Amino acid sequence: MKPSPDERREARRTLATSAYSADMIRSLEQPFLDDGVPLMRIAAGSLASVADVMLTQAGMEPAEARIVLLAGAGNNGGDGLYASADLAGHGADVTVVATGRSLHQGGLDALLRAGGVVTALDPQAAIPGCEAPTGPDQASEELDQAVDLCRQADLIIDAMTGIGLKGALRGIPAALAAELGMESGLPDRPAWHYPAGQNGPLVLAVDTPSGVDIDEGTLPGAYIPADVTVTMGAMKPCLMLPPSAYVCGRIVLVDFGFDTSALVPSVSCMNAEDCAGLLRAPRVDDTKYSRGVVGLVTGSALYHGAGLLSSRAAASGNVGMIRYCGPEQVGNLILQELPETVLGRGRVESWVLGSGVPTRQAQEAAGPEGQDGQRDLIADILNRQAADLDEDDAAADPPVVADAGALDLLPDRLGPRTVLTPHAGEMAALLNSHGENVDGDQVMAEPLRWAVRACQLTGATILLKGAITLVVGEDGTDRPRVMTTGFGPAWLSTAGSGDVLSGTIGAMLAQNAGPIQDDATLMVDLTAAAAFLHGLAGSLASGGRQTGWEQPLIFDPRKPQDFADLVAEDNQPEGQGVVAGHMGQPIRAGQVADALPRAIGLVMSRAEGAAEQIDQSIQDGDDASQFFENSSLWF
Ligand SMILES: NC(=O)C1=CN([C@@H]2O[C@H](COP(=O)(O)OP(=O)(O)OC[C@H]3O[C@@H](n4cnc5c(N)ncnc54)[C@H](O)[C@@H]3O)[C@@H](O)[C@H]2O)[C@@H](O)CC1
Ligand SMILES: Nc1ncnc2c1ncn2[C@@H]1O[C@H](COP(=O)(O)OP(=O)(O)O)[C@@H](O)[C@H]1O
Ligand SMILES: [K+]
Repeated sequence: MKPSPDERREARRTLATSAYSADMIRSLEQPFLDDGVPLMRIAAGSLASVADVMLTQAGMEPAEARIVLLAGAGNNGGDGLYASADLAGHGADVTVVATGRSLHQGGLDALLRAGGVVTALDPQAAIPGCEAPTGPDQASEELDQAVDLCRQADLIIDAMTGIGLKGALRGIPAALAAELGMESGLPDRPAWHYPAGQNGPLVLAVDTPSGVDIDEGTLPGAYIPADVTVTMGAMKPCLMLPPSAYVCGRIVLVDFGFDTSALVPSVSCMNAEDCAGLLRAPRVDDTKYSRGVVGLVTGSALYHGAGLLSSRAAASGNVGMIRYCGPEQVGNLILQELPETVLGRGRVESWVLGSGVPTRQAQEAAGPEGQDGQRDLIADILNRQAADLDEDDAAADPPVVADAGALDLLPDRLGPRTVLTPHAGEMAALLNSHGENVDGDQVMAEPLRWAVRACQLTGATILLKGAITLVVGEDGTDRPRVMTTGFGPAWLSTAGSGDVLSGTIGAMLAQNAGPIQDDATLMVDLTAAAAFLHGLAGSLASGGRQTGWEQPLIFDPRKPQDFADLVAEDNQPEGQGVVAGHMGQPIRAGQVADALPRAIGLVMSRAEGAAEQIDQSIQDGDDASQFFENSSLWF
């Protein structure tokens, strides 16, 4: 039976927000290959269409374009060769630089038939119809010439390696990538998209940018940052995980029609629909207590503001009430802005601990002025959690968010109902206290590895902050569950933003107290949903469209024109108006907290299918609506 439009939309949402390891991708491909489906030809046709759109968007005539294909010896090179054959067939001037010792035979034949030219860089290359360099000197000369050729090209198609990459790039691919792209680390450039192709050739990566680690999302060595990555069949972890996802450019996912229903994704991305399902809709007979109460032990004698910011977010996060515990001056400050706050302890459905509370070291350095009892109260709450675990009654106490100053008060053993929210520096300190030897830069370079490690060492749910935030926690299986969210603008990295995040998570947990008691694995989804809302609120406050990560555009190989139309539409002159303002404006953390109710309302109204409200917000020029569309700024 033909799927309904709703089913199709749902399937595509799953496709866009689920990433599978290289091994899983091969298992998805296999039944198609067994059935003789020409996946490589479909991949290549899609690549050629996207290349065409890229060139056109950049103001070039595809039939007159100078294209260089960097082709490896594997199937990734094969994809590139068939695509280049298509492009050459339409008139483009195509040169293939073979980076390995051979080329995919079928692809090479097609390319040569279409009039493409091949250069080999490896002296040991055996490629029919192509002479290999005779020795190291000629090889090095040829390499320099290939680099020059690439620099003068309109478009570089990077098909050196895909999911077959092992370790960091070596040899000729590494040398080319270091010259044309990055030798290591991230490029230093503004967070928002800038017109691609202005400072050099356009770069189109085939399946993944060659050199990024497929399953871990790291940058182990040289690679070429892409303007667009066209990925085949399904998302790979490197397209969603930091830091590699930052160098993939706009992602286009070619829908082969894979059946992913039997697989648990390696990484999933939080999105508006899933978030909507996790927000508790108020009931007709609700009371402020049934909607959830958040308790906060945040702010301190040393840092007043964090108490206010976390409270402001919690109170704005769709709950019935907040209780604040802390120094009198901070309580008074909160009451001035949030007179609805109740001061002092009482029954709560979640705790937010530690934002704006000094670490042990900072408190000791401050002397008597830093003594305010906050750390003692936090330690008491955390220890009660640990005692519950020991008594096998983990659900007895409310779930906890442990941030900043709570992170050096953790008992040895925690459960998934405790969320730790370190940034990279705090993560390093946390890991070091558990016997690892790592600094903040190393955490940033391998965020997945270290978030998983922290989860294993502490037993807690881990949220590691960044432009793409990672959440790792229990899945009820022996594999941790990994979620990402990157829907916030770079403007969110501002003082107090983390305090707003902890309050937002607290509110998400309090309104879901019942479901969490039944199922601790929900903690990952709820934490990621809170981070998603935090990002969306940041976007609303900044008024821009720039985000840490954008959902892939889906390419239907049966309807290539749909894609071209979609991109063209998105770049209409009036669309450009939105696009021109896409970077938005700087924000303060308080504005993020204030935008939270709007973010929640938008997400929930979408869940209720109230399309008119979304339409209205589009007419009102509300950029939030664009977060929900699977089309946005092209590149
Ligand atoms: N199996 C299929 O029929 C399909 C495969 N597809 C493409 O095929 C790709 C996978 O193809 P393969 O399995 O052949 O693997 P790849 O082509 O991704 O990689 C293998 C090649 O990379 C080289 N390589 C590996 N590690 C290296 C390193 N560290 N430094 C330098 N070179 C290195 C190898 O020597 C080999 O030449 C996918 O990424 C996708 O692009 C798509 O066409 C869809 C269908
Ligand atoms: N480049 C970025 N793009 C989007 N969000 C970011 C970026 N950098 C940081 N963030 C987000 O901003 C927040 C910063 O939190 P944190 O480092 O704890 O700040 P503070 O301690 O000042 O409150 C986190 O939610 C993080 O995910
Ligand atoms: K590639």
